[in-house]
Amino acid sequence: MPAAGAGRRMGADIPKQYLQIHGKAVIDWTLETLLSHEDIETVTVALSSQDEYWPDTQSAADHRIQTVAGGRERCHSVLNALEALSQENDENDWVLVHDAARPCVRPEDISRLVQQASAHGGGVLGVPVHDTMKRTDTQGRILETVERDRLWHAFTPQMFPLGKLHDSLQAALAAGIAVTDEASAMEWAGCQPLMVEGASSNIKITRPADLLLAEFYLSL
Ligand SMILES: Nc1ccn([C@@H]2O[C@H](COP(=O)(O)OP(=O)(O)OP(=O)(O)O)[C@@H](O)[C@H]2O)c(=O)n1
Ligand SMILES: C[C@](O)(CO)[C@H](O)COP(=O)(O)O
Repeated sequence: MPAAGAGRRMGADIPKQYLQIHGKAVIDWTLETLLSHEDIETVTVALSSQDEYWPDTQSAADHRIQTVAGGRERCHSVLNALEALSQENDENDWVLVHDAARPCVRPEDISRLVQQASAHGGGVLGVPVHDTMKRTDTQGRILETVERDRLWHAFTPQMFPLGKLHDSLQAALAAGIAVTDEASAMEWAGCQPLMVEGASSNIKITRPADLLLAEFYLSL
């Protein structure tokens, strides 16, 4: 679970994964959902070397959690976690990578991802695009309308065999590929992950307005 970000776009005094929602840190909401899922045994959390908040979380005392050092970008944090997992697990074991900043993920969507991705060699939770999509120039002037048929928002968890994901991510980064999610490394390696539709409420807390939305979703 990548949790080593600074949360710059949130503009808060602390990293967004430690902001409180209904009295509980974002990261604790996310970890509680993951660790209460029947298909998830342990979680490896990538933390910033400057992180001073983790020890005060509810999750820090959970023996099912190990922590590793995060990296410069999300992909480096994920690779560090995969390297730690590779020391203790079989390369054919399944791994799910999920953002600490996505606390609203639903257990039933994780179950659907596990069921469908395990039969397909890997998969990603997401939702189809429902709006007309535009690409603009740097001044915001519309250049084109992007064909939205079969266009998806990729979320997390993203689920792949541990060894294949580790090796593909390591090779993609070594080749200078811009890797913003695990599936893009697997695609670069020639795989065709499955998109698995989940709830649009599985938002990534990125900007202040997202926190209000997450508060609503987590009050349901
Ligand atoms: N070097 C990094 C950067 C991000 N993340 C994690 O990856 C997830 C998604 O990244 P993002 O939403 O971009 O988080 P931040 O990088 O913190 O946000 P910003 O870009 O606004 O600083 C978050 O859980 C974040 O903590 C990470 O583990 N290591
Ligand atoms: C991995 C991800 O959550 C997929 O939507 C997203 O790319 C991570 O956010 P970032 O801002 O790209 O780090």
